[in-house]
Amino acid sequence: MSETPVEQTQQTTTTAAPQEEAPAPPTWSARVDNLKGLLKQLRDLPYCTGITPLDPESSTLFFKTANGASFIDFTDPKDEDLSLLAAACQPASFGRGEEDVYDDSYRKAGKMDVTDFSILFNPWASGMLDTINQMLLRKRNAGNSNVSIKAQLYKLNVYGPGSFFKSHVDTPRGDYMFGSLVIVLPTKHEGGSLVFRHDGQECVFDTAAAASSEPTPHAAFVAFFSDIEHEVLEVKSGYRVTLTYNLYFAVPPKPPTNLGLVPSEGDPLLTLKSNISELLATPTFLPDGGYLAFRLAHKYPITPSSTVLHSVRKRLKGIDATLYETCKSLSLTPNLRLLYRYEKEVFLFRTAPISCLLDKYVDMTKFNPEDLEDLACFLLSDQDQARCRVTYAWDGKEKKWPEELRHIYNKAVPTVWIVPYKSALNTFEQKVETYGNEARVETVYHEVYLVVRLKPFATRFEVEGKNKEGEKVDDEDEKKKGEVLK
Ligand SMILES: O=C(O)CCC(=O)C(=O)O
Ligand SMILES: [Fe+2]
Repeated sequence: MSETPVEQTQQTTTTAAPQEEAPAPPTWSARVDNLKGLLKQLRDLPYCTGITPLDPESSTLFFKTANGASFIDFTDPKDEDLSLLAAACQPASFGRGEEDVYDDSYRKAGKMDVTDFSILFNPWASGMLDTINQMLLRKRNAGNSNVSIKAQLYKLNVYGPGSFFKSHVDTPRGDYMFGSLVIVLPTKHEGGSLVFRHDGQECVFDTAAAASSEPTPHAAFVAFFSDIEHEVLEVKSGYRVTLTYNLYFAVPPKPPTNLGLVPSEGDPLLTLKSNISELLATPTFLPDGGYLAFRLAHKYPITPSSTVLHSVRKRLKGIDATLYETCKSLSLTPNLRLLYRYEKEVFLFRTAPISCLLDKYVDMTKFNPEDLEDLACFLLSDQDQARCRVTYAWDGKEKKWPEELRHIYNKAVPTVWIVPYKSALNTFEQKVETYGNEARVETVYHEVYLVVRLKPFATRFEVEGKNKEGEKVDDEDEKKKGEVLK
């Protein structure tokens, strides 16, 4: 009864204008959809391009020939000199799995190793590396100036008429390599555009047009994340001469800081932080706690014998670095994980798929995936000092686990995938790209996942492991540490 007078008061005070009902707050699933859409909008182009003037002091290329040596001045290259350079090259190979192969249906081009040529032009003297650092790595993290990069000359390539290089990724040469840089020297040619494909998007960069866009001699450059699939289209006429460099984070890179994040007006980044915090503040969202999980937009080089997965946070690229920093700025603890997804034709797992997050590369060939008990032991134990967390996709509905698998599911962490796993693969090995620009070395690209552990809603915002009364609260993840299947 005590509520009646309040209602009456509200009615009397709103007689002047009819009271509009406050809109219901968005549901947790609407907020999740918003966040998914926002991350799509935030995807950056995976490359940056530009042109740079070529001055006469650095534009001469000296190269070995069958009979001695020759040179070309790229401020005024002559056709006969270019064909001499093409003839001095060897056919370019590429990596197919662990083998280096020549196959001119996949790659038709000439290559020259760094031991066989010399040119004074370099990307650091022209300030190009700073531009790449800014445009490719720090576009959204303007204040994060502590990343420095270096470039290492890799090859000279000549693409004559009819040359091309079909879709491939650039083989990672070590954990610190993040990109490739191609300098297209100013020669008259047609075709040879570079095409990028990433996350269902395709972009084309017309390198020939860029290299001839100014009346004075200019080289075109394109820098891109080397885990991105790319292709060189057929050269129709003339010679396309390139210098390729591998781009590395300078060692040791520092982890991203929260200093930056200076989005310009209209940048969807402005809403990323508030979207995440509103989602976490929704009481119906993972009310008993769980993981918020994102597949990172890029793949990262992992050397199974030595990569410390945690250290990959210092080498995050583009939107991945932004997401990591945004989580940190919300006082969340983002962790990087590899994912093992069980996909065998086992009836029960197909109806309720699970995946396992690992904080370290684990050789999956060690256990027998046909044997459920073996799998359960693997998934719920810590293997090779790696921490394994079994997860299932949470959708807000009460789950009834099949009796036979209850011992696994009861320990599984409910997880909301903002960016879901991409490939339905059940071994790490299959995630490796088949075609690279060099035979595969020990280091391979892996999908990496960013996960944030959320406490149950009632204690989600308590600071430093203390509850409202100042009592110490156990961290769920810590409690599970070392827990093995009995
Ligand atoms: O020449 C280009 O534009 C790209 C070449 C390339 O992808 C490579 O050498 O791996
Ligand atoms: Fe490439």
